[in-house]
Amino acid sequence: MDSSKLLKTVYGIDIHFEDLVYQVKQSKQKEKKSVLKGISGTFKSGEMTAIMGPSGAGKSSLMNILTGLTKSGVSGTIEIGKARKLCAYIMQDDHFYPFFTVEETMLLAAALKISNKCVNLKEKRILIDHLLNTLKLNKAKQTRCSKLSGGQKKRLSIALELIDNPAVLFLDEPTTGLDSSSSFDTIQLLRTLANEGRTIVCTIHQPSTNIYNLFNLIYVLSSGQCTYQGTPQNTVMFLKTIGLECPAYHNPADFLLECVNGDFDDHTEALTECAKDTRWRYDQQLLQDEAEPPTDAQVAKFNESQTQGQAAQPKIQKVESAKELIKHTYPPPEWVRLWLLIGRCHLQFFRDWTLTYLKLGMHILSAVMIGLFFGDSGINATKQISNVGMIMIHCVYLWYTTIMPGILRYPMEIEIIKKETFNNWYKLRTYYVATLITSTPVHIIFSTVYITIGYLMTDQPVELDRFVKYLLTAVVVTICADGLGVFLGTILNPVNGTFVGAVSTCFMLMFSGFLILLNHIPNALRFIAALSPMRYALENMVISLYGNQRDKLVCPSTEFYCHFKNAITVLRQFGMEQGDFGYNIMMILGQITLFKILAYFTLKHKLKSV
Ligand SMILES: Nc1ncnc2c1ncn2[C@@H]1O[C@H](COP(=O)(O)OP(=O)(O)OP(=O)(O)O)[C@@H](O)[C@H]1O
Repeated sequence: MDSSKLLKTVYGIDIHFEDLVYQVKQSKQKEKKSVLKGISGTFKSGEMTAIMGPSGAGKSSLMNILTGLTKSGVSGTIEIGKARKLCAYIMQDDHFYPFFTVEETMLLAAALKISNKCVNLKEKRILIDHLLNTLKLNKAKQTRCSKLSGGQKKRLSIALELIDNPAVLFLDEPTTGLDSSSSFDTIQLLRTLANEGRTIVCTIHQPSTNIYNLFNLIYVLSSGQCTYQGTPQNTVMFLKTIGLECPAYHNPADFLLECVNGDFDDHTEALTECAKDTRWRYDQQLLQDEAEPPTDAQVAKFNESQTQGQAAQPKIQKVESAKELIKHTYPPPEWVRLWLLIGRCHLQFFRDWTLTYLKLGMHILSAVMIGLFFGDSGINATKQISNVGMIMIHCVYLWYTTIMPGILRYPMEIEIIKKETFNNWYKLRTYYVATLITSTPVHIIFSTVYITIGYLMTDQPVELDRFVKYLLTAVVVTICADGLGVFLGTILNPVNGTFVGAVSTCFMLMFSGFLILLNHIPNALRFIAALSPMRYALENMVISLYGNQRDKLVCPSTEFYCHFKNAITVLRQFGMEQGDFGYNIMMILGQITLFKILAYFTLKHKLKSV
């Protein structure tokens, strides 16, 4: 299959909805609010439809229902059926990974959406070049996404979704934030895509006359009711039938919106009644005062006569069966997507210097500073309380520097994940596993660097098994902090997340067994300490260093008596002589598993609600 064929075969999908009602719960009120009040309509393939209406009329709600993003509270019938897989939704804001170029973003999208078995890399490159040329993005091919202009971002969003040749494109306010020339270019491009046989549906605010006339169908909503469904050219005549005369040289789109807004009295009822007449959808020449709307054959004949002499339009194929549909979508297996996402996460990690070099530099600097402060605390029997304090600092440092980025990770990426999972680039669980696979080695490397420097600089026992146990505990507590951070990031916004993250760290620190000894905590409250991963981590790090019959520590000759000369005294002092390394590790691993599973489900829930 060559790439040009991939783009040329367009499956025509008509969207028909009947008696659509959407009700939402209102806080404090028992009665539900009807956002959409039994609207009906048909958006045909080969046509570009604009959904218009005043703010709060229900445009986005209708779009979300048609795309399948909103499911609860909806009644009525929608006929898109299995063809939902051939739909793409381009949301209002354009979100991309900032460190990738346009070409890289396109290549990755192509790899995620189309199996190499159907279209090989060379053909994908040809396809991408073709799309970038069509969307006038070829000059920005090597530009990083963060550096694109608003119009270029919108065109890139469209190009990304065109890769697998969707039959239906939904766009939420594609011209918002663009200047008039970019807006016109974007809508003209969409019209070209519609002419090729696709169904294009977009919401739009106050289009200029030029843009308005590019649409095939205008679908106007007002307070959840349809107040016009017809061609742009019929608007003036439609309004005239209910006595609303559009002034000369006035933009019909503006006048239509003024009328439905109630600027010339409330005509909603009359407009709703008149909008039920589907004949406004057709050219007046075709109707010729017929009482019935024309048949499809009549429309096709008329369109043919209108386009005579122009380039032949591609033939639109109808989707007949689910089998045929699967053939048309060419998705690669999910494990291939997993590899691709792991690759993307890695690249992103290395390109963002704040994630790599800055963090690594800070870890090294902090470890050296702590090493200089604590000196020989690992061996000097007079400094053992300070040494356990240093272990506490290691725990808190690793915890805090991991939980905060964890809290902020998903809020920053949520819009990208939402767009990509909704448009069938990959499944959420694939993405989630890819982030787990890529983030874990990073935590291991960073905590190893930090702990090794701190360990060696403070004269801790040079015994491999003690070091390995100490390091292992530091690594698992770091991964646990990441798990909790990600979980908090999926249930709270960044402001509340960082607050809760900081407060929870304080509590975990309080119950870690250093600031207040475990056997000093009232029995009834000890279960709180049992919830703190830092309590298990601290105990494990202390028993790694002082347990297992460690040799005596060095008591300086200047000292008359060293209370902590025997390592077991340190364990007794902190009530940790009964500590079980394996049990503590299992408790932290249990919490990691819990947080990671919870985070997946809360992320899934969040994607549905944003
Ligand atoms: N889940 C919801 N819960 C409560 N109210 C909702 C919900 N979804 C939509 N609404 C309400 O329904 C109305 C229509 O919202 P919608 O976002 O569809 O309007 P819109 O026409 O897209 O507006 P705009 O042009 O300003 O984006 C608004 O009053 C909104 O507050």
